[in-house]
Amino acid sequence: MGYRAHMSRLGDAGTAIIVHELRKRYGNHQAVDGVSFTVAEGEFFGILGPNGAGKTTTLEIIEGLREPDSGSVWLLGHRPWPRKKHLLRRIGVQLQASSFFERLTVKEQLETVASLYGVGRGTAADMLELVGLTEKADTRENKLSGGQRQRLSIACALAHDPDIVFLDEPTAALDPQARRNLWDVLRAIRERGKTIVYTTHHLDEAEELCDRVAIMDHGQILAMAPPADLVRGLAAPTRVLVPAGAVPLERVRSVPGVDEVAEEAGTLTVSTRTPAPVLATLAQQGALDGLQVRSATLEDVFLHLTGRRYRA
Ligand SMILES: Nc1ncnc2c1ncn2[C@@H]1O[C@H](COP(=O)(O)OP(=O)(O)OP(=O)(O)O)[C@@H](O)[C@H]1O
Repeated sequence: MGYRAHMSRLGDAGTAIIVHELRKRYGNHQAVDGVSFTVAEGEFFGILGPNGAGKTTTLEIIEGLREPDSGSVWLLGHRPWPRKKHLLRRIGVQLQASSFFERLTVKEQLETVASLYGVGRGTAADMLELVGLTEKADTRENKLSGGQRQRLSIACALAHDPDIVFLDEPTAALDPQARRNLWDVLRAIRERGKTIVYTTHHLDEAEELCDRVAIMDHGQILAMAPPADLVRGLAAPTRVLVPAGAVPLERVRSVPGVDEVAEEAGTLTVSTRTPAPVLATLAQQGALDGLQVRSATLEDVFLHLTGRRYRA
């Protein structure tokens, strides 16, 4: 299908990326196997999946770093392969492994990247602020923590103020606190109206951040929608947890709509698709102390789609 046909099907401008039937094989391994999606301008789009799912290959083809075997990509209305200089100015790319200029401070790194794009120093300062590294401006890159280094590498991808930012596993290998700090940075970038396409193998994170996600496995997209829609579509039971002994097992079992009751490791877990009567019963029995309610997550969606547990 041509670009015009795609656009008329989408019926609107405001489309940042169109990917159609993308395929890429390495030897006899089909790394990307017929991937299609579109990303709207300003959207935060996540490509999720376990290691080896084909996320990086897909991203690199869109960025114009790799040639697909077949299929088409339009990036801001242009074909990214072969590489086009004018497109490079409009996209920011953070690769999985970042390399920096040796012995330069944070500020110097950023100003150097900015000057390569012919951008003034003001933008560099602005990006340092955006990623929360202003205080580290005069620190050498090799003295930064893992999380700070990731933020610097994101700032470098943003140094020329691109319209679309590609981030390949920006939170991999970060401890939970650094990961959460980075979420704020990603949200701030999004608030600037940038289109973000990012890959992750952390499903909880994607659920938190993305407008829409594509779940990939074995080179294919298994599902694509806003995270909440995917979870809702699963119609999985809600689990209500209370300390064991808070309420007699039989009393809970007799509540209408209860699928399963299990007692394990000091916790009573009630699975139900209609939590209201369960909660009412617990309230009547004065058993609400220590109550937890857990809904399905993207991990359950993955399990449902693939039949196997997701190991991040
Ligand atoms: N240059 C290459 N040559 C041969 N095989 C490759 C190459 N790059 C990737 N692969 C293989 O293709 C498959 C998809 O890799 P890809 O890096 O796209 O997946 P991914 O979902 O990004 O995984 P990860 O999170 O580990 O990066 C993997 O099995 C990988 O080993």
